Amino acid sequence: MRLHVADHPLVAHKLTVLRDVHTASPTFRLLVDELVTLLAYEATREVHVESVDIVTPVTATTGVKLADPRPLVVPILRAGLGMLDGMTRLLPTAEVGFLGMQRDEETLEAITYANRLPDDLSGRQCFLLDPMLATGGTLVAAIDFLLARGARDVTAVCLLAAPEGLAVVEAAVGDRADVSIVVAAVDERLNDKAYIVPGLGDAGDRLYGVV
Ligand SMILES: O=P(O)(O)OC[C@H]1O[C@H](OP(=O)(O)OP(=O)(O)O)[C@H](O)[C@@H]1O
Ligand SMILES: O=c1cc[nH]c(=O)[nH]1
Ligand SMILES: [Mg+2]
Repeated sequence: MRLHVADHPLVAHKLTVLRDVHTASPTFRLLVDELVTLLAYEATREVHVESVDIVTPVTATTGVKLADPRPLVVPILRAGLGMLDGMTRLLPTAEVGFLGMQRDEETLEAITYANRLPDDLSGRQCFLLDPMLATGGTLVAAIDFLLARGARDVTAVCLLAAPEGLAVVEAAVGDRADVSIVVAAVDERLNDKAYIVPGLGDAGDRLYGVV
């Protein structure tokens, strides 16, 4: 598993405002969107391209275009939905699949309530979107759905990750697939309710629930 932590003052600035308990939903949504676009630039660094011949107003030349099959982008509902527009802004031709997953706050088990993915993902580059990687249970379950359909190249784009969750994902994936995780920051730890510390609270609530 590869981990890329964005190291950029704009990312750090936006993340600080995002963490602030006084930042209300409208601003929170806007900042998530902006942050994802910055992370998407890193997450797509190895997106497959193929050469293409074009003619400029001056001469014929060779460039590149996104290769087939086109990438698949999968937001993990609810909170991951807030990251979709920021990602597809950079990958407008990507196909979009959906996973609806909710962590049981008692058992911390990830429960899947929606699954709309293409049947065959062999040869597809897949991008999972979820702002929070806490215990890692949700991301492991989501990666397993993709691998079961033949995917072997998965990049998760997250805003915050806990060290505990990263270790869980790494152990669960092993050498079954090429998995990368791109995050804005790796935080200190999980608290006794498995929330990320310092974190930003419940990302789904802050995006779509209580203001
Ligand atoms: O790493 P884990 O311990 O599994 O926790 C992370 C998950 O928790 C949050 O979703 P939540 O269950 O709150 O659902 P929501 O997006 O509907 O709020 C978050 O968006 C992740 O999906
Ligand atoms: O800190 C956390 C942990 C899980 N889910 C969240 O939204 N936030
Ligand atoms: Mg939530």
